[in-house]
Amino acid sequence: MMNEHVNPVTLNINNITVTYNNGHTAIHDVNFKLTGGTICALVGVNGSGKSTLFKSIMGMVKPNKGTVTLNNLPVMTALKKNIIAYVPQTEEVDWDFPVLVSDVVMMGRYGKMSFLRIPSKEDKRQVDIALDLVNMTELKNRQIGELSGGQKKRVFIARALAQQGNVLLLDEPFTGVDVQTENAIIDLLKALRDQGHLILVSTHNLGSVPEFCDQVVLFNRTVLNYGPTKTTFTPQNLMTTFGGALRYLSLSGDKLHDDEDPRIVSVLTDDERAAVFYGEGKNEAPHDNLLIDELRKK
Ligand SMILES: Nc1ncnc2c1ncn2[C@@H]1O[C@H](COP(=O)(O)OP(=O)(O)OP(=O)(O)O)[C@@H](O)[C@H]1O
Repeated sequence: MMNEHVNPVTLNINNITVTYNNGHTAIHDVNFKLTGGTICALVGVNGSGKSTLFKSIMGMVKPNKGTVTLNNLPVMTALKKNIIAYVPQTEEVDWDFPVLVSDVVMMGRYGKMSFLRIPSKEDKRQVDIALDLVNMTELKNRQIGELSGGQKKRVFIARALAQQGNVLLLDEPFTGVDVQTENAIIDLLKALRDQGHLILVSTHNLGSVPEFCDQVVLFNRTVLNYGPTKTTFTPQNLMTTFGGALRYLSLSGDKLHDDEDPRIVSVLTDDERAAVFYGEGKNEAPHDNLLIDELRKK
């Protein structure tokens, strides 16, 4: 699974607007385009419509306006061709459903089976590989409802890997996952990116974005900014994206800086006061609000 190159696919989100039945417009006029061989972060506050965007890419929510295409094909055609895999937020799954871990991962193979859904040797092999990649082999015969949040997440990532789609959508894949597993998943995503896969991932863990995402979409019901991480994932753009929301962000990595400055830039915002500060360590408490003052002057 991990050695095969895939044909890069172009995902084109063309001016989509989604209004739910209760009249709430969750996202509007969303435009961006990505081509395989990239990891793109989808970053925005809670309720900014990230899940709605994923669901509209998956055809689970129908846009009132605009189109989603993959290689110029309507998304429904692309879905039938099994080229998009989706890892939903954990809350969206009914965990009381009695099903084994290995059965959940096998669901990723359904698109490749005949309607009788009898798994072939290859299907079983791919399920084993996927379980191994997320380090869940030992728990393959457990009921899914008996797993921890992070373990459930890994099972759904395995299901997406087993599907072998060219496009991988991950909605908060790191929630409840320990640091070691998060790093293992990031390594996996990088390997898939290098094979030509297109990966769109929403995450609250902004600290890791510069470390593994090539591009970023900053989102609040519509696209605020998008482009290469280096030029888009800047403190100033993040202030626009998160300003006013209760939020603690810690950004690390030299890509945030144009110069050799190795210091971590951290951003703390809350309803009363927003502060951006420099720190030497990732978990350091705020001690300086120089940068925010600079930003405010602009
Ligand atoms: N089925 C629905 N019907 C009506 N409104 C909805 C529905 N699903 C979501 N919404 C609303 O649309 C907005 C966007 O929700 P969405 O779940 O897409 O945001 P999100 O960015 O994924 O949030 P979070 O990070 O908290 O998961 C929210 O205000 C939410 O209450």
